Amino acid sequence: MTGNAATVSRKVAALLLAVCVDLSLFYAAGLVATRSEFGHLTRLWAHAALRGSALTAVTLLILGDLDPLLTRVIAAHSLLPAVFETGTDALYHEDTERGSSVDVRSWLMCAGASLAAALFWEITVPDADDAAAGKEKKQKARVLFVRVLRLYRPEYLLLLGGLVMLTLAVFCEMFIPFYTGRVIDILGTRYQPNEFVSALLLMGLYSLGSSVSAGCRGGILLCAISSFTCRMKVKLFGALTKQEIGFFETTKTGEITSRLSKDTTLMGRAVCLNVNVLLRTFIKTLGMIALMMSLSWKLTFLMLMETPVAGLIQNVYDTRYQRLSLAVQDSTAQAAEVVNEVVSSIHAVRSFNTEKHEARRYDDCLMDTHNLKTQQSTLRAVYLLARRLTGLAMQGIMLYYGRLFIQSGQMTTGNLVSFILYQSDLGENIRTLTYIFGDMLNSVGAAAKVFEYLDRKPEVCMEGTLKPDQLTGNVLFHKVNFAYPKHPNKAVLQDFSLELKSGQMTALVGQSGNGKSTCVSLLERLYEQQEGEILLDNEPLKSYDHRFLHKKIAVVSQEPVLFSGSIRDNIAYGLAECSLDEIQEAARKANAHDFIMKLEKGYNAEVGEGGGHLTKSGKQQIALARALVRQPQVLILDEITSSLDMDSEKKILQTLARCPNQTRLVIAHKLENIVMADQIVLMEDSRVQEQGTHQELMDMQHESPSCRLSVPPQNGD
Ligand SMILES: Nc1ncnc2c1ncn2[C@@H]1O[C@H](COP(=O)(O)OP(=O)(O)OP(=O)(O)O)[C@@H](O)[C@H]1O
Repeated sequence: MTGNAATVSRKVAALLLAVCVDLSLFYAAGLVATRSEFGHLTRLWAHAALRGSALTAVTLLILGDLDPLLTRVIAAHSLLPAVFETGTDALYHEDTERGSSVDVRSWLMCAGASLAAALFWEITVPDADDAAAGKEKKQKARVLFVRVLRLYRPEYLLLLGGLVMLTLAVFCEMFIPFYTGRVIDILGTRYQPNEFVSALLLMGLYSLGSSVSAGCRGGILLCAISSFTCRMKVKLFGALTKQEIGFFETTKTGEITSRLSKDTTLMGRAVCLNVNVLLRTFIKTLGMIALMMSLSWKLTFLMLMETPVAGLIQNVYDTRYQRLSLAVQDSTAQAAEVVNEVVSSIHAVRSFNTEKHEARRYDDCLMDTHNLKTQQSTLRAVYLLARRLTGLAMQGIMLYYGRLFIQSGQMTTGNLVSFILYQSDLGENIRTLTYIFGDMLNSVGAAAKVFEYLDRKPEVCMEGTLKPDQLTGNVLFHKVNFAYPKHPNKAVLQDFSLELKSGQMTALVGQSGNGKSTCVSLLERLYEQQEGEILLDNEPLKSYDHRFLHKKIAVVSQEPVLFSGSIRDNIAYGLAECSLDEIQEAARKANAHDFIMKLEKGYNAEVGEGGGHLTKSGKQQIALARALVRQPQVLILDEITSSLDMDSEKKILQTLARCPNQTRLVIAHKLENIVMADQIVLMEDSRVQEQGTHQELMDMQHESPSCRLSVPPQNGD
């Protein structure tokens, strides 16, 4: 016998033995009941304990262990009669004697109910291996949910108003079916005009109250959501702008904008609206159950038996439908990808004559989507059918018992009508509750994404506080190692050491890609070096106040960025107080004043988007003026002279030469521009290869012809 077959036969044997033992105990209990001295409930609970122990013993004996599903079935099956009897006794002081009737139908009913309950639990609540992961996920979702609610604090007053309106609306809604039933009763029995009019009036009042409060509730909540979303967007935007440059290089722009626009909205809407729907449905469900109980508790219990079945159907449907929806999304994206690919490589498609092949590929993708959508529609049809059938079956059962209760005088026709009206609403409410709870946990996913950015600590910290009154401007790179976040394994600077002295001009030269601009980026603190230190006046750069540092270190880059606005705005960019005189002074130094004055509006002339109205040289001069107006202690020019005309270039270099107290770093390709530098630094293979004055390097070249720097001879050399 194979292992599988042995397991199956052991399970069948355990089942048969358990059924026999349980049925024997069930009939024995009936026998004891007639002769027992004990109270009805005591006997029932003792019997439940005995059945539970016997079934557990049988299962353990034959199967060796008890899995959670079996434990739940045994517990539900043994305890059901005792719980039912105790409940009805406590609530209604009635003894149904259901638990003691020795009828195999009672036994079958209990067994069926406990099996259905255990199955419902099994499908809706994850168990075994999934339990830990599922539990953790739910726990996380709960924490996020509470955090979103806390963030709603400034809107609490609005939310409170919404809650009051919601309760009012639900309260009014609940009484409408009740008064509908009353009107029918009044019409059906002896007609009393006063009672009829007052019932009608109350029904109208409740309907009006429900509509007005529902409208107010919607308006107030939308207002709260809009204010919350706006606040979140500003908060998230603030957090984003503080992130280091590496973050923007490694994160897709689409992802950032999607979080800013979509996820913040989803987070506000989903949580607030879901809570609204959840509360409304929950309060309504409880209220309706209470009203239905008052109409007929027996019919209510009967109707509630549909709940696990409806919940089960809904849960199975939601899980499968979501899975199919994801598959449809993927397959649609694949089809779009094919189109993208073909359109962007249409030349290749045409020259290889693969139009038909590509059309077939597209057709295949569309067919996949079509098949998935058909599955989705079939699932929906089956779900609707199952839902209608259970609803119809339940209505049939209720009408049957309702008729019996009316005949026996336990309820009136109006009560039955009210009951049926409640029942159809209740089914919908229970489905909403099952759906909304899952959806609420899912929607918190959007909040998780927003919080991920909100909580992200920038890798380049901006919390330095140092703002000395005097800054000399000595810069020291000490054994710096650096790789860009995008390529963490590719070292751009290795063991890089360099000193930039105050009052001196240093020229950084080397082949393209050797890391010259990277040094500038590190000085600007756009990135953080992985190892080593960068000191400014013997203090690490990161200890300086962010604002202070960027006023004291100014950079003019190869491709300067200008913002739409006037020339004046662009020069004074980021400075709260900056007079026109200061601006003009800086523009003169940058050799920009003359060309600005020739413009029709002078300093108020618009530069256009990205400085589009200016020439490349003009843009560069404005950018230089913007750097100079800050009176920086460290001035960095990253290959700016390449786009300047000869005249400007000469004048700017003369200006630079007249800054005896500033630290100047020039990255240049035109060699005549570096001859005047106090020190020339050659970078190669991510480190400093040679350095010295022009003369020293020339001497070195004479002594050792392998010297890599081809320093141009000075005039007359
Ligand atoms: N943001 C970035 N992310 C990843 N790699 C980068 C980044 N910027 C530059 N690099 C790489 O780092 C290396 C050094 O670049 P860097 O711009 O510092 O060199 P450079 O000497 O200034 O060259 P150039 O004279 O062409 O500007 C190059 O290989 C470059 O491809």
